[in-house]
Amino acid sequence: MYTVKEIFYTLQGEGAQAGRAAVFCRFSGCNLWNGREDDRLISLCTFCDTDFIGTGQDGGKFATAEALASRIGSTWKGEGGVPYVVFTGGEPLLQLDKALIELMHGMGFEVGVESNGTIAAPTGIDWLCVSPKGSAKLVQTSGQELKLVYPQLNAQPELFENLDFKHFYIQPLDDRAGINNTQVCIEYCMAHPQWQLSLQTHKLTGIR
Ligand SMILES: C[S@@+](CC[C@H](N)C(=O)[O-])C[C@H]1O[C@@H](n2cnc3c(N)ncnc32)[C@H](O)[C@@H]1O
Ligand SMILES: Nc1nc2[nH]cc(C(=O)O)c2c(=O)[nH]1
Ligand code: SF4
Ligand SMILES: [Mg+2]
Repeated sequence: MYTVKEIFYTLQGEGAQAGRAAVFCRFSGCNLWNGREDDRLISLCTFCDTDFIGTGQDGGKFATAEALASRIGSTWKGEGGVPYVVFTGGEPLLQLDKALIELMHGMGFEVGVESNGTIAAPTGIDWLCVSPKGSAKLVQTSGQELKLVYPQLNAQPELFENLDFKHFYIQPLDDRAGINNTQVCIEYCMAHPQWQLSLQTHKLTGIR
């Protein structure tokens, strides 16, 4: 049984795949925050910008990998190109398994994942983005991109710069001081060119 908050067709907004059409499958639930505002500040992750509680209008419970894969397939609206699904959440690695990945591959999809890195990833993911959270132990130390929300207490970029990733991104923390955070990130990337700036372009463009 998979519990899914929402499934929707959009453009990937962040990281190296920004601008690419994708079906987003947002799983419900996270291991670093229960999603309730009252508990945010006592959680391992305190700055989440996402509602991942329960099942939304475009989500639901899926009894089998086949049923979920089929819904993802029918949500893809592109012609030509390579179909792309991004599994996110919440924390997708609480639910994503090899069976679902293999079904998506069988349907011709490339599989992307957005994870907090606290759970080892199954094999077969085509594009794994790990986004470490300061107070949580990092378990998954390899992948295609490491995307660090910055600035973040207990998660200085230097802690991650030698890990096994192809791309290293700094993404401005979206909070009340959002504009200043962007400037701080720009300055960090200019001083440390191993890191590139990732903007949340879906927020800038007003898409989902
Ligand atoms: C909502 S999370 C879901 C996936 C996974 N739980 C994780 O944290 O990577 C998706 C992406 O949004 C980033 N993110 C969450 N809240 C943010 C915020 N307030 N500002 C900037 N990025 C944020 C996360 O770091 C992650 O890269
Ligand atoms: N367009 C768009 N791009 C995204 N990249 C990562 C997202 C996420 O919430 O995981 C996200 C999202 O929610 N929307
Ligand atoms: S780990 Fe990801 S989904 Fe969980 S609370 Fe943090 S940003 Fe949100
Ligand atoms: Mg998001």
